[in-house]
Amino acid sequence: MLQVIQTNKLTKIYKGFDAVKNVSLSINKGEIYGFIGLNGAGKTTTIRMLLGMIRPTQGTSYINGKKVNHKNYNIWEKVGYMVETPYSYPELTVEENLEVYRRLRMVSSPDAVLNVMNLLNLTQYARKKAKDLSLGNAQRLGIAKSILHKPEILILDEPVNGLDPAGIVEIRELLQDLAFNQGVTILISSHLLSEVAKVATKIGIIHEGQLLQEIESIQLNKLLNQRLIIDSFDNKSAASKLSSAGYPSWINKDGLIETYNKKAIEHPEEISRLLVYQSFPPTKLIVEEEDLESYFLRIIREKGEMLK
Ligand SMILES: Nc1ncnc2c1ncn2[C@@H]1O[C@H](COP(=O)(O)OP(=O)(O)OP(=O)(O)O)[C@@H](O)[C@H]1O
Repeated sequence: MLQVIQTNKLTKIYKGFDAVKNVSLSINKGEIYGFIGLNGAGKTTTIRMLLGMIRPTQGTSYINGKKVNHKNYNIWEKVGYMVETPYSYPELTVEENLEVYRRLRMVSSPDAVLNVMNLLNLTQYARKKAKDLSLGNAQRLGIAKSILHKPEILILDEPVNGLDPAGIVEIRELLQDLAFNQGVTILISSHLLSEVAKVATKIGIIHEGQLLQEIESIQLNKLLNQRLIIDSFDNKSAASKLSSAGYPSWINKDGLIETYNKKAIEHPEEISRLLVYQSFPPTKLIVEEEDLESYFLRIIREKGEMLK
């Protein structure tokens, strides 16, 4: 299969700090690759290196098999990208901004601007100055610019930042249409871990500059574990008591105690007894399948620890 985007051991070191370390990605034609990680994990730095915006300390990138360097500038004709908060001319309207971009990208059809505004639901804001747009609509304008010239490869750094839930669904559907119906290869990064899993065909988890795991999205459901969720009037102390008793536990994103310990899951009554004995009677005790967000956080916790 044709590898459209490839990075080979990309590394960026800032004054002795490894922002990105040996990241090797390979993305096939028509794939939507979700590059996920917490804030500061190294997503933007990797994407900037891939796009040739910053020089890697080590490693190389390839687009359509061609090395990313100043000589191969023509590789960018087929690439659309948006990195971090997109820049637009603040005093120009949405339409004027897109018109400037159409000319820069040498797109001959004047309809291209109207079409892309339509696609991104920007038509009603056509005459609004870029500086007056909401964050979500500024983001839409950034995405519109990235796809105006109908690229074969689309690289979007945090594209759903600032969008409301309905906007997130719209962008998800747009990306799926581009990939599945038009064969566009997409790399999309996000710190919204489970959101990206809904659109990606393959997921790469980055943490502290290192690629921890790559997963085919269709495999995801098989990887979800059972977990025991506990609530009490003092979860921090109760989790610490459970951990000392041999049931490694922590506080999850909802403020509840969470454990993946097999014995605890098979015998929640033991956990209940232990907590009552320790004067932290549980007010809630449920065994359930972990959700995607929790799965990604678990991988980051477990594999991240192993790398230290
Ligand atoms: N120019 C720079 N000089 C020094 N450190 C930097 C520089 N750029 C990024 N970093 C550091 O490198 C690490 C990775 O940053 P990066 O922006 O790539 O993360 P990210 O995954 O994109 O995060 P976010 O989701 O918050 O955008 C961070 O610790 C950041 O502070």
